[in-house]
Amino acid sequence: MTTIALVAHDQKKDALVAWAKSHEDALAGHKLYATGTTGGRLQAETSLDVTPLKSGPLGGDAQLGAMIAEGKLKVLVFFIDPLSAMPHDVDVKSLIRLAILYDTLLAVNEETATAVMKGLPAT
Ligand SMILES: O=C(CO)COP(=O)(O)O
Repeated sequence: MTTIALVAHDQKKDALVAWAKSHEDALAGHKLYATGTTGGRLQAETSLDVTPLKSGPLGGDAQLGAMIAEGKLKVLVFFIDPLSAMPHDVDVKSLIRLAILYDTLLAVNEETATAVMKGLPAT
């Protein structure tokens, strides 16, 4: 079982939920975390067992960064909105920086997320 975090900015949440639905069987075999609002959507619209953290702008991105630093997160699926300014841009940058630093599997768009899932052991 791999620990996977699912995160999406507001303009990308529909896409992440749709992607999660189409990979529901594969995701179900893993331990799933999400930032707060993303997690709420996933709980409401999929049958996945997702542990929600704080909302991204309120510290959820920072919580995921801490998990990475502690070796507790293997995969980060983060559908980033490239067209909107974020009040918590520093948190987003920090999370991505830590994912790079700790060699975390990092998917920031759908095609990459699909490729990452194909490369994971099933459970
Ligand atoms: O802002 C986010 C990531 O930077 C996502 O947070 P939410 O899932 O709480 O919207």
